[in-house]
Amino acid sequence: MTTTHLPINYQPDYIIVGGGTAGSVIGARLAEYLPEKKVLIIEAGPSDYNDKRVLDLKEWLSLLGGELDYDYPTTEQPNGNSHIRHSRAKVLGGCSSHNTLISYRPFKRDIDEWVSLGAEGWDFETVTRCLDQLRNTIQPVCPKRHRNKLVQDWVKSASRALGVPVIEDFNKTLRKDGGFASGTGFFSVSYNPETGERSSASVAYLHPIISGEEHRPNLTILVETWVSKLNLTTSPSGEKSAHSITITLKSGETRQLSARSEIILCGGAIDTPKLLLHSGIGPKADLEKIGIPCVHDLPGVGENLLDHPESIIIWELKEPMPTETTMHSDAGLFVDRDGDGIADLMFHTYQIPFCLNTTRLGYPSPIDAFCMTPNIPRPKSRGKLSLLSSDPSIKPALDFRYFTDAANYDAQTLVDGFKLARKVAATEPIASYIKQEIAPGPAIQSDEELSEYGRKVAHTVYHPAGTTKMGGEKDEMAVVDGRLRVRGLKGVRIADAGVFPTMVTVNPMLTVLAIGERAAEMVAEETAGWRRGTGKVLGGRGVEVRL
Ligand SMILES: Cc1cc2nc3c(=O)[nH]c(=O)nc-3n(C[C@H](O)[C@H](O)[C@H](O)COP(=O)(O)OP(=O)(O)OC[C@H]3O[C@@H](n4cnc5c(N)ncnc54)[C@H](O)[C@@H]3O)c2cc1C
Repeated sequence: MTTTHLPINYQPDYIIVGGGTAGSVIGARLAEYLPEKKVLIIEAGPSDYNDKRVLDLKEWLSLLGGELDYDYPTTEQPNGNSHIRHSRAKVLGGCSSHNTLISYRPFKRDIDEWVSLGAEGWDFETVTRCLDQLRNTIQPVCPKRHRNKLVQDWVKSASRALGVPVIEDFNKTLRKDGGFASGTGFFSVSYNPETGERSSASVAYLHPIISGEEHRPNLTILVETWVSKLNLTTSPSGEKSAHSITITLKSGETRQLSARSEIILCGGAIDTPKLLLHSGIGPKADLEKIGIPCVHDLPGVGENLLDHPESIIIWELKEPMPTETTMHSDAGLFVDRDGDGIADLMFHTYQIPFCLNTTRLGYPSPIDAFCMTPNIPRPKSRGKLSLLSSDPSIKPALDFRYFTDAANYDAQTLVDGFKLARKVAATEPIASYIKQEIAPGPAIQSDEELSEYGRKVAHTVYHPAGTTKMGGEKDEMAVVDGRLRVRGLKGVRIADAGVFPTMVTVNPMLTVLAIGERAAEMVAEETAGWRRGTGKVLGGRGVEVRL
């Protein structure tokens, strides 16, 4: 079912550029919804089917920086850490094939904000329906197999120290209440608790097709093929459309391929704007500066670069960490500092010594360690992605402008986080496990010192988003409209993390999967004869449910 060859006269109805998190959903759903239409997914990386390196969730760290990673650097960050590398997966399933699969439904407030910014049609009810349709197996970390005693005790200490409730199933709470102010507990994770294998976008949506369990002869998955250009045509009346792309197959052969109906770009928040810019679609002045002729002036491409930065506090343990775990980051904590009813500070735990950035500054690396990571759920700083050259082999410049917001909100969030983390660590039962604080260390106490340390060792949790944002007609920086159509171009949509108008409060993967679900519906809705609710939708856990 996956292939590296394409018959010369093959013409699909729909081309999906990128078989990643959203792309896998869209490909599988379109093939299901429109059995008469030919659907083609083009993925730059290889298939993940039967690839144990990818499928074993616990091994995620070994994939970073390796052959399946685009591994993007960041530009100099005067207020932050210039050494951050942004992992982006080059494999079927995209980042859902090498991430940690922590799974949160977005908060209602996040989605309401999108609507208020012009994302028409993305009301919370619609997004909730799409989330309910997800086929991934999502559940809290398995109590029997993967919750260790130390992390269970940390949850108790976090709850006691900060007076926050223990939440058994974050997604149940989010489904019921649309958000929460504070809480701690084990994460929900998209995985198979029996085998520890991923329930990535490709596992949940494409593997049943690849294995033949689901019959979709109208879907072709072309792997190890790079899409280098989106080709525009202009009609005599001046209408621009994009129905063709330039591809390079695994064999090295380059050719043009056109879609009868449309092209859906799902390359992710870095590679989709990169492809647009190399195709001459983006801010005119920027493109001309590097010698790319601008064929469609779209000032928002690459702007509004968002992320969830976080920092780290590391303790040495008296004893080795117990071994039960899903992927070494099993639990978290949310705090509402300003008391407005919605969490504004988050922590992941790391059950391994995550010392990458602290050792660079001379801190020791303990063998037995536990970490908390103050994370900024709704950061205020905004960055920009741009090209450095017209040469496509040169990686784009990712300037996240970390910690540059005028009110110093982002840096202060880290400072507040360190203080709360120390409170948790001083509270039993976790206090008894701890030998000493390694980084920043007890000598670092003032807000200024904590801020300086926190920003220098800050890392990313790999959530870039927003670079082709969705918005209303009046927002000239919007790249797509509420139906995900690229502004001013016919025949092309974008559906990936790039369309986020603002960052969601939580880890974004479920929101990206929901975008995939909704995008497939939108495309099908515009096809004669298809109406939502008339067919069956394969719902959660592969069970057939009738809408
Ligand atoms: C290490 C890591 C850990 C993370 N942990 C979590 C987590 O625990 N929870 C969470 O919610 N989120 C997490 N995230 C973020 C989350 O995985 C991403 O936000 C999400 O998967 C992005 O999905 P996407 O569809 O936008 O892009 P991707 O999943 O990146 O898909 C893009 C696909 O397009 C392909 N592609 C790109 N350009 C081209 C081209 N020109 N031609 C052909 N193919 C192309 C790529 O190879 C890739 O497969 C993590 C991310 C990383 C990297």
